[in-house]
Amino acid sequence: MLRCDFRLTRGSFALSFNTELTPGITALWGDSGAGKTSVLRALAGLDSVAGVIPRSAVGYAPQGARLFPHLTVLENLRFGLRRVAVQDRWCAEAEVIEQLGLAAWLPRKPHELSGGQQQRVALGRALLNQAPLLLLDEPFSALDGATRERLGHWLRDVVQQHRLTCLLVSHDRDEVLQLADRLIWLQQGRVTQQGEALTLAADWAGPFADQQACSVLPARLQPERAEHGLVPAQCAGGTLWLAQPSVAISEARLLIHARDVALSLEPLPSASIQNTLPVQVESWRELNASSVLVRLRCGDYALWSQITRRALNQLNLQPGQHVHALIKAVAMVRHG
Ligand SMILES: Nc1ncnc2c1ncn2[C@@H]1O[C@H](COP(=O)(O)OP(=O)(O)OP(=O)(O)O)[C@@H](O)[C@H]1O
Repeated sequence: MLRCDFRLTRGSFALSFNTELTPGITALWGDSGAGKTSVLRALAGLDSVAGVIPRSAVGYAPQGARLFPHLTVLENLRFGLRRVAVQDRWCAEAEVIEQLGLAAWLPRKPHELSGGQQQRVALGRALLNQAPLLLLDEPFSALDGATRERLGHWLRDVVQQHRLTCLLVSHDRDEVLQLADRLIWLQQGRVTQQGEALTLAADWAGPFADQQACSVLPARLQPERAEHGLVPAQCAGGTLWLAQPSVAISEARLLIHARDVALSLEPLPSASIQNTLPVQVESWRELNASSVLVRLRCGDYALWSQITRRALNQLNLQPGQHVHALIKAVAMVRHG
C-alpha cells in the first residue's frame, strides 16, 4: 500500500491529494484541469511538492508519450533498464515488444512514428522500468478501439500477475469500467470520491450518474449453449445473450449503457430486443428537460436506465415497482 498525502499550487490552482494506493489499477478521473497530470507528475518525482511523497521507483508514461527525440524506439524502451539489476527484472523486453507490436519500429526515431505508436512505446518504456508503481497518463487515448481493448486486457494481466500498483488517468469511462479496480474522482484539485470502481459507477454520488451512465454486471458465460452466434451469459437477475467472443472465456464483465436500457411493465416476448431482465425501480433523477436516469435493482447489482420524462409519467413508475429492463446492446469485457 502506498500512502499519498501532498499539496501543491500552480498559479491560482491548488491541489490536495490524499489517498492510499493499493495493488491493482486505480483510475484517476476528473474534468480537464482537475489536476490529474499534476498528481502523476508529483508522484513521479518530477515536481517538488510539500508533503510526504514516497520515493519508490516509478514507471511513468506521460500524456502525449514524450519520448526522448534523439533516441531510437529500442533505446527509449531500454532507457530505465540499465538501473535495474538483471535478477530484479520481471518484465521481459521481448514480451513488451511483441505485445505492443513494436518489432518493426525499433530502429526508428520517435518523429517517424504516429501518435498511437508513440503511446505504445511510452507504455513499454514505463513497464520496462520494472517499477512497482506505474503512472499512466491517458496511455490509450490515441489508439483504435480494438488495440485499446487488447492492450487494456494485457495491462490488467501484467498488473495482476506482478501485483503492481497502477494509477491510470483516463477520460474514457468504458475503459475505466473495464480496467479499474478502484476509482478516484478529482474535482478542482481535490479528491471528492474514492472507492471500488464498480460501486462508484452505480452510485448517485459517483462521477458517472449522468447522460453517459453505464452499468457493469458480472456474468458467467455458457459457450456450450451458444446459438446463432450468440452465447448465454448468466448475470444477476437472469440470462443475457451476447455475441460470441473470439476467445474462450467463462467470466466477464458486461457493460450496459443507460441509453440502451428501456423499461416495460410487461415482458415483451415478441420484441426484437431479446435481452430482458426483471428489475425493481429504486429511484430516479432528472438529467435534463426531457429525460431521466432511473436506478434499478437487478439482483445484487444496480442497473441504470435512461428514459424520457414522458415515459416515466406514462408508465407511472414508483419506487419498489417490479418492471422489465429491455436491453438493446451489451458490451462484454473479459475479466482480467
Ligand atoms: N506550470 C503551470 N503554471 C500555472 N498553472 C498550471 C501549470 N501547470 C498546470 N497548471 C494548472 O493546473 C491545473 C491542473 O492541470 P493538470 O494538467 O494537472 O490537469 P488535468 O486534470 O491533467 O487536465 P487534462 O485532463 O486536461 O490533462 C490546470 O488548471 C492548469 O491550468
